[in-house]
Amino acid sequence: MDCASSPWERVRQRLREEIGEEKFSSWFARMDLDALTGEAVRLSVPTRFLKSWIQDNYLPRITEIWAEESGARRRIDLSVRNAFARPVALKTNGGREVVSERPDARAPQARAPENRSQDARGQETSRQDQRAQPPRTQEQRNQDARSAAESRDAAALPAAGDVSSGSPLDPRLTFESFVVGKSNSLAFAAARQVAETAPGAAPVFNPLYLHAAVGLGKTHLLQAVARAGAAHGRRTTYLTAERFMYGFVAALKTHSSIAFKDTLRTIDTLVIDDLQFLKGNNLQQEFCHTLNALLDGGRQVVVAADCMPGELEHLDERVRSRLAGGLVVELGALEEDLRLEILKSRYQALTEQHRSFAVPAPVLEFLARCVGQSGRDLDGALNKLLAFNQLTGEPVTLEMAENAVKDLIRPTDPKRVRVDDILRVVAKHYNVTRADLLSQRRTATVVKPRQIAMYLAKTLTLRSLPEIGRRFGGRDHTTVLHAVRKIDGLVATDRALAEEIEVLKRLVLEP
Ligand SMILES: Nc1ncnc2c1ncn2[C@@H]1O[C@H](COP(=O)(O)OP(=O)(O)OP(=O)(O)O)[C@@H](O)[C@H]1O
Repeated sequence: MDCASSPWERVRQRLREEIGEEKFSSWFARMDLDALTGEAVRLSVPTRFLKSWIQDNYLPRITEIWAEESGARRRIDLSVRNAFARPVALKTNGGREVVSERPDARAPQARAPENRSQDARGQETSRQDQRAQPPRTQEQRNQDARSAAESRDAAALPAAGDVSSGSPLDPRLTFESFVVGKSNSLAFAAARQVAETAPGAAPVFNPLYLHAAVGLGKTHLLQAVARAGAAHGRRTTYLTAERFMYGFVAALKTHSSIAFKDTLRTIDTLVIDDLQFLKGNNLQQEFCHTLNALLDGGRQVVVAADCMPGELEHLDERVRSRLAGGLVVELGALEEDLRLEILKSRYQALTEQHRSFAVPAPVLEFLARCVGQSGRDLDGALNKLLAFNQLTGEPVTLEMAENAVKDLIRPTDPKRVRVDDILRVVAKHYNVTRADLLSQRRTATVVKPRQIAMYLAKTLTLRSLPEIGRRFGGRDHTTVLHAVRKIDGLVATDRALAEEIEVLKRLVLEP
């Protein structure tokens, strides 16, 4: 297929023209088209911040432009690319393999059948092989952002009819591929028990609420619950909070909200991922009613979020207390043994596709010891070794690994970061005072360091947005979220800033 004339390419082109090159490259340069079905366009981005930002600000507009450019209205599904689901892409070019521009990009041969998604009832959606590349030409910079914003309101939301069939599942996220260790054994056991309870039997832990910092396996376990639950005959629906919201809004638009609610209430297990993204009063109320109806009707509810139920400050108190009333389990940081086992299982999966890829045991041990805390860091490290190995033909040795993954190495003795340390380091670096950072001053010399400090507080500590807001002079959590998203977007495009932030991180993390 000729990418230059594909609807996806034209959609990108129009977005670029409407919002300008700068914003386009902040928000959309790393957005990929993953699949196209009769009903949906599946797009992915590398981070949750990007996803949330695009979802909040651009999704209706993308839906609209897509309909205009392709002649068919489709639901836009936006997801965060999962490093596990996306092994490093090696594209064949005239018989030679070359690494793709982005380590998370996919090439056809990296997309074996197991990369296809399917929902809990076994419906399959083929992944489209085409992948659009951004045009290389210099684009006209300016745009009509205001008209884009206006037309967002008018844009259609996804059709409601298929929401109850759930968000797509990654077939690789199963109980079998989940590695169990001290930090996640309780969550694993509870999830498994929930999935294996016979349909009609009274739920044991209801709701089951899993929470953890990023990349520690929540989505993996939730998708495993959905898949195994369906295999045990339970009518199971897995929905991201966004999918729930869009489904409900679409149902309201088509006056089918009663049918939508009824459908949701007749299933055996409702699995909701990333609940922290549920927003909007009506939607919350709707979620609350659905939750109550399911729990009161003896149906199983499983929820994951990045914080405790009580910290979901944007949710109604009643919802929080119902969520807290079942079994609340935290998935802790992956301990070294567990990291090693995950690496081994990932390595084994990679060798099925790349038979010549050999990683000696001491290298895996080195990665387990030194690479960052999340499952995504481990995937990223192995993918880097693979890329280096395939590109240079250099065998994987300890020395090569140290070089290849140096940006993923964490300090040997990870210290617990305090917001105070961040304030001190950032204030010193930007030559402002701690009081400036906490003040209400809006001058540029203070605003940017303050936003960077908030970003560091979110990425280096386990504190919630409201907590960070309180530590920054009693600010609202939305201010913190704005700062975090802004810096996250800038880091993606501004290399100098990205490096500056790396330096600050190191200064904060220095023992
Ligand atoms: N115990 C584990 N066993 C196997 N893989 C794991 C485990 N924990 C995490 N992973 C892998 O790490 C990656 C990130 O995990 P996952 O997406 O489930 O994290 P998450 O907690 O949902 O993060 P986020 O809050 O960012 O959505 C995935 O590829 C997942 O398969």
